Amino acid sequence: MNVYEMVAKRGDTPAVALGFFDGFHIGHKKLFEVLDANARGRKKVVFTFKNHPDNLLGFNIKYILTNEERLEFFRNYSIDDVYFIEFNKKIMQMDKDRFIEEILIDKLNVSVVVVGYDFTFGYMAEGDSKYLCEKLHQFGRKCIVIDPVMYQEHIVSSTLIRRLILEGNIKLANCMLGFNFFINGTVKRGNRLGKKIGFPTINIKFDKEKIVPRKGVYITNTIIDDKRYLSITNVGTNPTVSASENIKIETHILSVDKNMYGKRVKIEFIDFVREEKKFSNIDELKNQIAKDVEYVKTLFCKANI
Ligand SMILES: Cc1cc2nc3c(=O)[nH]c(=O)nc-3n(C[C@H](O)[C@H](O)[C@H](O)COP(=O)(O)O)c2cc1C
Ligand SMILES: Nc1ncnc2c1ncn2[C@@H]1O[C@H](COP(=O)(O)OP(=O)(O)OP(=O)(O)O)[C@@H](O)[C@H]1O
Repeated sequence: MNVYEMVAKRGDTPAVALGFFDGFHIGHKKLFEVLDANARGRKKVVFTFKNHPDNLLGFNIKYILTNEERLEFFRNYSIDDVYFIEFNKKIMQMDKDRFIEEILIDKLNVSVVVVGYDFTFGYMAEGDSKYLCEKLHQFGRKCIVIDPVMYQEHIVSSTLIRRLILEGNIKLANCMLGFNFFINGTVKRGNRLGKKIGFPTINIKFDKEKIVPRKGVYITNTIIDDKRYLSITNVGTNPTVSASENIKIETHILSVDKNMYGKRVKIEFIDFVREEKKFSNIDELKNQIAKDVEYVKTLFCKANI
């Protein structure tokens, strides 16, 4: 897969998907299946941005997927080329017709464009999917709009999934993602208190752009060296033992205790167990963690019957 940071004139007539695609949720997957079905031997191309447009407007959105992870999803869907463009003031002010004529027609020379029902583009988001298709048809190009993909009564969207993750509603977020929400990172050194109280943890150094679930304890899978382990993860500030406001992610892997410093890990979040609490002493914390571990083991066994 080629990744371009600028758009140059193409010599072919590709099939193009438009959107940001944070999370690569079940709505996005549907769109990529339609792109695949309509490419008919043409190159499959994504036009997207490196940074979320809302962040240029000062929103500070944290991402479900880092840029590398988003690109990996495109790669897995056998996309040939990605235009990974920086969303800046110049792009923001581009008029909707200029986007169609200069980018889609003159440069990309699209044969077919696939977008979702709520796609907007151009200065002040003045263009929508209906307008895009009308214009593309005038140029003799195909344009396909995907109907909203739902999960139960909800229209699936990146915004909704981010909200669910921030609320700790991981189960519902995962249903909409179609995979377990994960955080990748490297194992860094903690204070080693975990080992002393009988529950050693790996401390995860993660990308600051990544969205972090609500503070609390979660059932997780930990993937290290291509092996998957059942684990339990605390997201929070460890108020019982620390006064720092920094959010940490710490994972106790059930039945494994070996040195993992420096290793790459993937923590997949499965379900919320309880809120993080400030205990009056370390013994109380230790007793609660023991209960948490028992709870996770029981749940896991039930799910496997
Ligand atoms: C399953 C689990 C639950 C935890 N729950 C809490 C909690 O409710 N409150 C808290 O202050 N710390 C909690 N912690 C964090 C512990 O304080 C932390 O793991 C311990 O201090 C060891 O940290 P260290 O690895 O940096 O030494 C939890 C840790 C785990 C693994
Ligand atoms: N549930 C859905 N069903 C069909 N198409 C969708 C759905 N969600 C997004 N799309 C389409 O996928 C493309 C990428 O959309 P985008 O990155 O804006 O995702 P989003 O989930 O709509 O995000 P946001 O919550 O920020 O609006 C767009 O063309 C959009 O219309």
